[in-house]
Amino acid sequence: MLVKVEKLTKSFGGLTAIDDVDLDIEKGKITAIIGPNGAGKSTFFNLISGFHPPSTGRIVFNNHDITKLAPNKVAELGIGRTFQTTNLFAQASVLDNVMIGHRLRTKSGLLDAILRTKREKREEKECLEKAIEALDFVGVSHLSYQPVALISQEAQKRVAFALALATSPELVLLDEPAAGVNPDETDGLAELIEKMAHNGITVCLIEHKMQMIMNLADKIMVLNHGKKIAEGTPKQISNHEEVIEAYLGGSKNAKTS
Ligand SMILES: Nc1ncnc2c1ncn2[C@@H]1O[C@H](COP(=O)(O)OP(=O)(O)OP(=O)(O)O)[C@@H](O)[C@H]1O
Repeated sequence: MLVKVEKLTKSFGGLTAIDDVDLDIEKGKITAIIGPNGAGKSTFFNLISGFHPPSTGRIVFNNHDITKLAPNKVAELGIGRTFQTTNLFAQASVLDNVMIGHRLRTKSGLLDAILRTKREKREEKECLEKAIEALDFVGVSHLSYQPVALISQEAQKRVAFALALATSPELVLLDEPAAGVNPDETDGLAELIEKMAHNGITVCLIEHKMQMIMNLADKIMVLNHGKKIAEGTPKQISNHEEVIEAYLGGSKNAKTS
C-alpha cells in the first residue's frame, strides 16, 4: 500500500471537516474521492499534503509517518498536488511556471543562489530538464514559451499537472482536474490521468464529473459531512444506497459529462 490513512480527523473550531476517515491508496492505481460540496474532500487533500495538521489520526506514505510533516517535506518524499483553482503566474511563460514550481520544492537555499554554488547550478540544470520532460509528458511542450494568460483553460490544466509532476512524485493529488473544461477536453484530461497511472504514478483525485470518475477510477471513496459513507469500485458505488441518496440521488445536480 502506498498510502495508509488511519482514523483521520480534522476540526475547524466546532466543525468536523474530516471525521475518523480510513483510506488505503494502492500503488499505481487511480483512487477517486467524491461527495457533495463541503463534504471535506479538499480538506482531506490538505491533510495528506501537509497544508493542515490533522486534529487526530495518522497518515503513512511509503512507510514514512507523514502526519505532522510540513508541505515541502511531504513534496520531497514524493507527493505532488494540483489545486482547485489553477494557481499559475499568468504573465510568466509556461516553462517558467513549471520551473518556478520545481524550484520552490528543491533544496538550495538563498545562500546557494547568491553564491551560485555548484549545487545550485546542478539543481538549475536538473530543474530545466525536469520541466521540459513534464511539459512533454502532458502534451504542451509546443506552448513552452507562451505566457500562461494566452493559453486555453485545458492547456492551463495540463501545465498544472506538469507542475505537480516536475518533482517526479510517486503520488499526485489532483483537485478537480476537469473543472471548467468542455466534454472533449475532459476526455483528453482523463486520458492523461490514465497515462500517469500507466507510467506508475499513483493518482488520487477529487472530481464532480461522475461519468469521468466512473470510467477512470479503480476505487472510489465517498465523503459526506466529513465521514466516509462508502468505498468500492465504480460499480459498487453506483449501486450503493446511501451514496445514491446522499449524492448520486441528487443526480439532477450531479454533472454527468
Ligand atoms: N481553513 C478552514 N477553516 C475553517 N473551515 C474550513 C477550512 N477549510 C475548510 N473548512 C470547512 O470544512 C468543510 C469542508 O470543506 P472542504 O473544502 O474540504 O469541502 P469539499 O468537499 O472540498 O467541498 P467543494 O466540493 O465545495 O470543494 C466546509 O464546511 C468548509 O467550510
